[in-house]
Amino acid sequence: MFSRVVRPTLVSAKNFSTSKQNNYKVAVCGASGGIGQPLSLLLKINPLVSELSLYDLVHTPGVAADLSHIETAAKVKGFNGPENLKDALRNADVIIIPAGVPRKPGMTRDDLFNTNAGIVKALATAAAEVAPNALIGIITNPVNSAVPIACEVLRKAGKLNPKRVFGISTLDIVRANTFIAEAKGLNPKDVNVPVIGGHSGVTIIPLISRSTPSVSFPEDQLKALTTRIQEAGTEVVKAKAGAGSATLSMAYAGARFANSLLRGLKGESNVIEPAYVISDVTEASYFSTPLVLGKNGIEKNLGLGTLSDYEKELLKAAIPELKKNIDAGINFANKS
Ligand SMILES: NC(=O)C1=CN([C@@H]2O[C@H](COP(=O)(O)OP(=O)(O)OC[C@H]3O[C@@H](n4cnc5c(N)ncnc54)[C@H](O)[C@@H]3O)[C@@H](O)[C@H]2O)C=CC1
Ligand SMILES: O=C([O-])CC(=O)C(=O)O
Repeated sequence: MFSRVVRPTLVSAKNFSTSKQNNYKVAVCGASGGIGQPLSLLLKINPLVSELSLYDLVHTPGVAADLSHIETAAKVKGFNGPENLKDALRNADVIIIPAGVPRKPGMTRDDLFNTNAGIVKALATAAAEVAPNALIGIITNPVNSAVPIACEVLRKAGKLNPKRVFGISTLDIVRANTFIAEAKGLNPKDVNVPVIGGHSGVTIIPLISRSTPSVSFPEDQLKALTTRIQEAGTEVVKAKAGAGSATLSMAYAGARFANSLLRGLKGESNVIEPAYVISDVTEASYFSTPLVLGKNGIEKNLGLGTLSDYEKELLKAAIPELKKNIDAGINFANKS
């Protein structure tokens, strides 16, 4: 169900680079960071990108100069510092935001709120002014609160289009596909596991009952796999031992999601990706479910679908935590 166009693009970037469809401006905010740099590399070799605008507080001239030597059509420009933010975002078709601090061992994603909430607010404020029609994909944690912050900022500016703002939860799907494939001895490229809910701990709800190909596990293994998918970010934080959180796998996931947004913009049919968006599917006002992406962002929310009894329990546990995270984001945006 979920397309993996990024990987074939990687191996044949040069051949694709003269495609007529190289006509989208993509901006990356936080482009010099652990995620930002490899994500910008993957976007530079995406044939749908004609202009790559790299924004950060530091180092963008160097990152842009480096990437600009790659033999693909996308023109790369670096924008350093808040005084250049609006120029970076102006008329962007897609804005991807991996700006902000990552976790260290012992921290939760919510512990990042105090630092990252203000960063997301500033970026959304600029986007509202100079790129009101952009599709915005937010990577910054805590995603569960960061997306409501961005949406409230846009709403207050009169620029909110709920079909155009996304929390990028793709890494949860990428991990679920990988872990289920490992457990069953399958090639990960053939496995698709929907993951719904939010992007932290119990709010991450893998729908292993809806995996394609269909798989089944004894109860203890199903629970262990579910917990591993929910805690996979922490697995990386621990392994990096103070040097940050997932960057390379997130860059892959962010590039996959951005590619899906661009394919939707281009008018490709049947582009489906889950993402964390304004939603009326559950009691939580933001929720990730599979979405059909198109020229205007979300064409259709495919909803929850059928859940197993175990997945219904996971959903029940997720909702109160999600609501708390969403309220924190909305309150921050409205009081500051
Ligand atoms: N959604 C997801 O699945 C995932 C989310 N993340 C989150 O992504 C964020 C970034 O992680 P890393 O790249 O590892 O961190 P990093 O520290 O390596 O890079 C962050 C970059 O953001 C820049 N930055 C800080 N304030 C900024 C501002 N006001 N405007 C523009 N840029 C600014 C920094 O200069 C730095 O270059 C973190 O919040 C992390 O928790 C990480 C992995 C997965
Ligand atoms: O765990 C973290 O802090 C980073 C993240 O969101 C992930 O890897 O899923």
